[in-house]
Amino acid sequence: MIRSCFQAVRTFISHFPVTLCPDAVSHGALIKSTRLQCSGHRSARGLSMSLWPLSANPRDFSLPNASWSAEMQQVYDHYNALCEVKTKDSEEKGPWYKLPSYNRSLKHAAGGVYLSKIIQSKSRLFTRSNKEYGAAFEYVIFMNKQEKKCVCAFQSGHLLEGPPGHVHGGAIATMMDTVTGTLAGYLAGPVMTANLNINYRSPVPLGSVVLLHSALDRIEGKKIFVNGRVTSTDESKLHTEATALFISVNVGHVFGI
Ligand SMILES: CCCCCCCC/C=C\CCCCCCCC(=O)SCCNC(=O)CCNC(=O)[C@H](O)C(C)(C)COP(=O)(O)OP(=O)(O)OC[C@H]1O[C@@H](n2cnc3c(N)ncnc32)[C@H](O)[C@@H]1OP(=O)(O)O
Repeated sequence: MIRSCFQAVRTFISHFPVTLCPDAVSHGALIKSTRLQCSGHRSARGLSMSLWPLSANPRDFSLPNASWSAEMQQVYDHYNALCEVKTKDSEEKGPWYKLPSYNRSLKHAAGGVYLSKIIQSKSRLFTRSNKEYGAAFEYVIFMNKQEKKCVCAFQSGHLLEGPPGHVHGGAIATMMDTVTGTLAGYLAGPVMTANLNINYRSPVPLGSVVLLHSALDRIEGKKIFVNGRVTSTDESKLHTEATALFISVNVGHVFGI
């Protein structure tokens, strides 16, 4: 046990900077698991759930579950159909990748599943800290690397209420930070939010499904400028607009050392 922990730490330290650079992420573990999910969510769910929690494969929180409304499932199916497909003889690269989503961002790094049991083992990613399906943040992010943009389908749960019957502005900000930050991290490696500027245009009904769209504006050295929007799933209604600045950081900064 102790030996395997040390091995995990060694693997992690030797891989972390590499796995968090976008190309390594997109061509490494991230895509490996994305291929699994894009090949059909029903079988992927069966596979990941049957092995979890004993396997090194962490639970992917962005796979469909019983709490998802028909609308949420419809959006998932739409983008999932546009994801890369692995055929018998070749790989057809679609423009979209479904990102897996774990309850600790550490788990995206090689060896991170083991390390997460050692380092602050009770810590959880804020948006994935509630285990009850559908109670809080249900979401899935699809990344389009070619166009440097992503789309997130978000279904708000009853624990996210702000004004009666509507989603709390802080919960919307959390999702905006998550989606814009995931895009920035995917394109530029480890980042932290320096600035997040939000305009709330119309309230989001609690329990509804909305889309969060995010796109890269520009990269200037360490600075990654990203924009974001929340709309209805048919994009006819604008709920929220945002701009965000992320700064590339080294791994030590992420861990506070
Ligand atoms: C990785 C790939 C993954 C892909 C797969 C997906 C995995 C997804 C997994 C899970 C998803 C989760 C996603 C969640 C995302 C959430 C992220 C957060 O919430 S982070 C927590 C909140 N943020 C903080 O706590 C930061 C606190 N602030 C700091 O640590 C520093 O201030 C920092 C890092 C932001 C900047 O510090 P410095 O020392 O590195 O940089 P300096 O030298 O100060 O600034 C660099 C440049 O940036 C400008 N700058 C800095 N802060 C600015 C600001 N607030 N506004 C405007 N400009 C600013 C400066 O003026 C400077 O510009 P000039 O180079 O001179 O042109």
